[in-house]
Order: sequence, then structure tokens, then C-alpha cells
Amino acid sequence: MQTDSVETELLKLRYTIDSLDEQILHLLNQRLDVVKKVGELKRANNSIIYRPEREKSIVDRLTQLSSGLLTRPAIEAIFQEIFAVARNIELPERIAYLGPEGSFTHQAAESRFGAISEYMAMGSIRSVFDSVETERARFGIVPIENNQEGSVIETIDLLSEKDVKIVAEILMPVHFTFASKCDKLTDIRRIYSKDIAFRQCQKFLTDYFEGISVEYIPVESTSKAARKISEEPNSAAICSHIAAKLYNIPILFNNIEDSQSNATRFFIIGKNFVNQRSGNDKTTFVVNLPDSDKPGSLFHFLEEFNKRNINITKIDSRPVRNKGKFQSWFYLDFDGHIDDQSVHDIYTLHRQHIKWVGSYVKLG
Ligand SMILES: C=C(O[C@@H]1C=C(C(=O)O)C=C[C@H]1O)C(=O)O
Repeated sequence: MQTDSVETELLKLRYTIDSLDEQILHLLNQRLDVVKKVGELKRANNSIIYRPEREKSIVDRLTQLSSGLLTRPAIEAIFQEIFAVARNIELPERIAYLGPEGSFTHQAAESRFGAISEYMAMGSIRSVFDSVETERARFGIVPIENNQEGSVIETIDLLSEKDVKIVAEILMPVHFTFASKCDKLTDIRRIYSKDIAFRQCQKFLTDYFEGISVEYIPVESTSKAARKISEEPNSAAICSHIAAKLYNIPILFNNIEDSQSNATRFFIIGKNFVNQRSGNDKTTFVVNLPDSDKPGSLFHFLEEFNKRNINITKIDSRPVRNKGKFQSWFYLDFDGHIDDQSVHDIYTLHRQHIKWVGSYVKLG
């Protein structure tokens, strides 16, 4: 094509795009008018603004309907922003996450709450729980488990201790970078990261640092590690590529995790939050059995799930600390909603030993 005709063609296409954008803008404004009315109804009834199960069903339905270039991840990315704008019109949201900026928890938070929400970076998982419990933040985001390294026990313990509910889960692939201002690996004396991140990058650390005298220093989050080494010579961090860029640290290696399928599960937590059934839910219980040191006590409890054909997806045992004995309490995730008859029956049967931590939409 001649340069002139290319220019004309480009102009025409851009004109079409402008006109489509106007229609999208008009439709989005119409949508927000409706959302505002939903918000007013909810306020009049004192009901909850954020409905993860409704948002999921919208994305499911639109994915089914989509016949064009939009795939599920694209639909999800666009609509998560639309939902976030909508919710903030209903009621402004402030979100606490395990910071500092650039942590994987921050990425998980933004994937669900968009660019419009207000964020609070907290120094520890406990302080995320505190800010939700005291309602300084409407929601908090915390890691719960990694599919290679298992549970984040701090979160498990705080779910038992604190007065919060699980609102939703978020699954996110996790890729680590090795970042340092050192020109040579042999100049590195200290490597900073979160404890669980070191364990996810064992092979890399063995390959490059075995037999070399470096100190491994665990800190509260991977982004804290990145921030720390930006001011400290002879150091390196295992962190996200976003954190490395944010704190201006050169990335020496990408994707250093042992497994390419490395992924972390996060919880959104909130105060007094109750989800309605979506038909595909999970529930979390904290269980304190009276005779946890006697034979069969856990077996008999789990038998109730087996009898009702309920699939348990995660179980952890944690120490009962204040009795001076070797007793355990249990953390349990399983398929189903507290309003399902079978789940409700178990809850009623063992009410004095169970803390219901939430029922939420199941992902993955
Ligand atoms: C508008 C609503 O509130 C929120 C916003 C939604 C939306 O933008 O579609 C969906 C669910 C809620 O998180 C609703 O409950 O329908």
C-alpha cells in the first residue's frame, strides 16, 4: 500500500475505535447507574456490598458467551476492574495487604481490587489481620499456602485467633527473580527473602551458592527483601520481578523457582462477612477436639465428612499452646458451603468444638 492510503486506512480504523469506545463508555456509565441502585438497596437492607460469587458467575457467563478474541483471562482482567470501580461507587474500599509494595500479596490484591481501590501496605501478616479486625481496612489479603512448600502457618494460626472471616480465595502463579546490585555473584555475602521463598528456590541456591559463604536472611516479605538490599552493598534478594524493578535492582536471573507450576493461594479476609451459596464453594473450619490426645478422636470427627461424601482439600494440625501438653487443634478446608445440609449437620453436631471461618467460592 502507498503511504497515503495506509494513513487513510489507519484514520478510518481509528475512527471506528473512537466510536466503539464512546459506546463502551456510554454502556459503562449506564451499568454504573444500575450498580448505584443496587448499592442503595444493599445499604437500606444493611447487606454486604462485595459479592464474589456474583462476580464469578458474571465472568463464567461472559466467558461462555464470548465468540470473539476475548479469552477468560482477558474477560477476567477487564471485568475485575469494572467490578472494583462499581464496588467503590457503592462504598469506597480500603485494602490491607502484606507489603511493602511489590509483594506477591500486593499483586494478588490488585488482581481482585483493581487500580481504583485504596491500599494499605502492612509490615506483617498479623498487622493485616489487625487492620481488618479493627476495621481500619475493609478487606485484607494474606497468603495461606504454596503448592510446593505447603502452609503459611502464621496465617493458619491467625485465622484461629482473630475475629475475621474468609471472603474469597485467590490463586496466583508465582515466579521468582534473583536481584542484586553486585556485578559478580562472588561479591554477594547476604541473600534476603521470605522463609517460604528460600525453600521454593532450593535448586537454584544449591547450584550457585553451595560451598560459598553466604548468609540467608529471612524477612517478612519478598518485597521487603528487595527494598532492604536497595540500600545494602554485597547483598541479593529473591523477590518478584515487579519488586526488583520498583526498587531499581538489576535482575540477574528470572524464574529461579524449583517448579514451573509454583503457585500460591491467598485469602481475602473481612469482618462479619457472609457469602451466599454459589453451588461450588469451599468452607474452612478450625477444630478443637476435646480429646485430641486420645486414640480415634480425629478419626471419628473426619468420619462425619466421609459419611456425607464431603471432600477435604486441606488439613493441618497446630499445637494447643496454653496447656503445657502436646495437644493439637486442626485447620480444615473442604468442599461445600455452611448452608449445605450436610455441612450444617456436622457444624451442629460439633458446634462447641468448631470455629467456622468462612464459606467462599471455590476456584481452580
Ligand atoms: C452490583 C453489585 O455489587 C458488586 C458489584 C458487582 C458488579 O459490578 O456487577 C457484582 C457484585 C458485587 O461485588 C451486585 O451485587 O450485583
